[in-house]
Amino acid sequence: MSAEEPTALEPSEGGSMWRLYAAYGRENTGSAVLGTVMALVARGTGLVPALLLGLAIDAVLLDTRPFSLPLVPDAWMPPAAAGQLRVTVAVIVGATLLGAVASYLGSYGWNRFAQTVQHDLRTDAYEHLQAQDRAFFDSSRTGELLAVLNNDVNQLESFLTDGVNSGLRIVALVVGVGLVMLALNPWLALVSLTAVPVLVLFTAAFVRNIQPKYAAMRESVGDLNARLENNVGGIEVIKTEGAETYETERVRAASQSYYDTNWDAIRTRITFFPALSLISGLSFALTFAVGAFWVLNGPPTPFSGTVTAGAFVTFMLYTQQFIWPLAQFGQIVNSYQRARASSDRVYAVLEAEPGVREADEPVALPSVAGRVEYDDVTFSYDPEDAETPPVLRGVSFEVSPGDTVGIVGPTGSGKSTLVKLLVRLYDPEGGAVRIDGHDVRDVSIADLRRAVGYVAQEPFLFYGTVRENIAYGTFDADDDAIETAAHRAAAHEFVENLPEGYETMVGERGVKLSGGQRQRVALARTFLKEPEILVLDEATSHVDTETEAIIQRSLRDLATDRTTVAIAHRLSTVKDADTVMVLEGGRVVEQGTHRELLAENGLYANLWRVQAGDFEDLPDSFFEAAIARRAAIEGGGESD
Ligand SMILES: Nc1ncnc2c1ncn2[C@@H]1O[C@H](COP(=O)(O)OP(=O)(O)OP(=O)(O)O)[C@@H](O)[C@H]1O
Repeated sequence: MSAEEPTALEPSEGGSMWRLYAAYGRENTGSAVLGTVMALVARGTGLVPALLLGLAIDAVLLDTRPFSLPLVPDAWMPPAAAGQLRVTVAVIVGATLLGAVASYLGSYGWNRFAQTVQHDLRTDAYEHLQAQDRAFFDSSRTGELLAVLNNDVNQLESFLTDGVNSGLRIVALVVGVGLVMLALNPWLALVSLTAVPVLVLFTAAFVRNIQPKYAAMRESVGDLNARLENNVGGIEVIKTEGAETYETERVRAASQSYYDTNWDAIRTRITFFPALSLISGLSFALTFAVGAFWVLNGPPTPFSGTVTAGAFVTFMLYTQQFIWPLAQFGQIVNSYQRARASSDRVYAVLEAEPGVREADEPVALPSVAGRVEYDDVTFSYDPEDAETPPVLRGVSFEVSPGDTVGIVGPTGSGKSTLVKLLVRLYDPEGGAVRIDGHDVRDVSIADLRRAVGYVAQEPFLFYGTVRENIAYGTFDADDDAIETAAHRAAAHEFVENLPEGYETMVGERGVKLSGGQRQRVALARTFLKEPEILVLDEATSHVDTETEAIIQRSLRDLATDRTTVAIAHRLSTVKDADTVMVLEGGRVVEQGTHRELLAENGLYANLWRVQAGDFEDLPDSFFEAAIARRAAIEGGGESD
């Protein structure tokens, strides 16, 4: 899919990020409150040492004012200097200890809150994603969906821990320091605080400047990842085509583009901190110059009042304390913007409505007789595309319980699509598919999927053992049942010969097994499930003739007394079916038993001749139709 094509995942700007946090953090509000209160306490205690130092300098060392502490009666204060110094040290140590505990509890509360939000949000988003229908996944990019569940959810978490938490600390610090300084000496406080608006304006300008650079960087890292992912996936083609140099060059180009955009952002970023140092240094120097002059000579014009040596030291320490946290402000704004964009993408997943949905009052089907009925079924993958004809058009047929129907037809005629409607991977646009007289859209989805065993054309195995893959869906099956199923799918012998037997890891997507072996493991899965209705989408397409014969025998056994819908390219596999349906261009063009269809001497009879290698007897019209069909399929147009 090209980057320009619309995807199923359109970011939704409808929901507020804060609502997301509130919804997923609801059960953990206690942690957030603990985090907030403790962060404030930690900052509050951080103000104490500088204040005490100033007091000790004035009251103990210089003896210019009485030793008294706010909220503590003066009568409790020791009269001698030594005692006063001991109190000073004790209060500083006490405040530092309290600050350490509060800081731990603050981080504990916020991290706990953020991790719970992350965990619940990811699980919930996954559940929503899983509930989407096939059409949603058809038009989504895998990397994009994974990025929502990983990066975007992480982004929302990191804004909570780093953004909100640091933001709170900064506000507490700046407000606390500002208030104490204003109380000590409003004029000198104004001198120190002039740095605040300068820092805020400077940071805002920095954020505005670096934003587009970060965006370019993210785009180039996305391109680089996509290239790497593609190349690792296509490594076999790269090697067999001898395209290593070509691919190395393409990776080099993508990496270079990442290098360039990253370097551009780095250049801006590394000027930020030295510039901040400069502003804070200037502010420090200004406060020092004004304060020192004031201590020595009294208030410089236009100021009034006194500044003691102790208050001066307190001021200098505070000025240093609040500049650096302000520097984090830029990161917080940045993290906020990223979290906002992430929340839009997470909302897109949470708000996506699947087209295939459970009925409001689903019909329970605890047991199924197995009558299958297609009634005038029409289906398009993209109903809005008026130019492409529907993939299925007015398809009607019935299968009695226990019967086998074979579906044959040229490639692209709609065979796989037809059976996918039975398990509701998609819903028809017109008409209905019924099981035992119930429209499948009215039946409980869980009951429907339990009743129908579906072996796909390209069976998918999960990363895990052979045993786990066979028992997938029948999770409570015991070892005997699993082995019996493997026997019936002609898989037991090869599984026994694997290094670890049933415990052998099959690799990602089952890559360590051959196509035929994968197919037999998937068949064993269906044998184990014992469904009432069996859907086989070319279940023997990957196996050799001998194995096919063995599987066919097993399938006949499985199909006995079970409604079976079997798609086959090799017509011999449906020769004994009760009915064979021939599809062409999404329509049923012939229908009957093998013998009847041969006698009819139409498309089926011709396909049969092809497979028998009997080309001489094929009429020219067959070749003309085949060529026209190929042209239509490859050109994406109508096939008849
Ligand atoms: N997910 C999809 N999105 C859009 N179009 C699709 C999708 N799957 C199949 N099609 C189109 O629908 C048509 C029928 O495909 P389908 O897989 O049902 O054919 P088939 O008869 O099973 O073919 P084959 O014998 O090659 O497996 C084809 O033109 C195909 O390109």
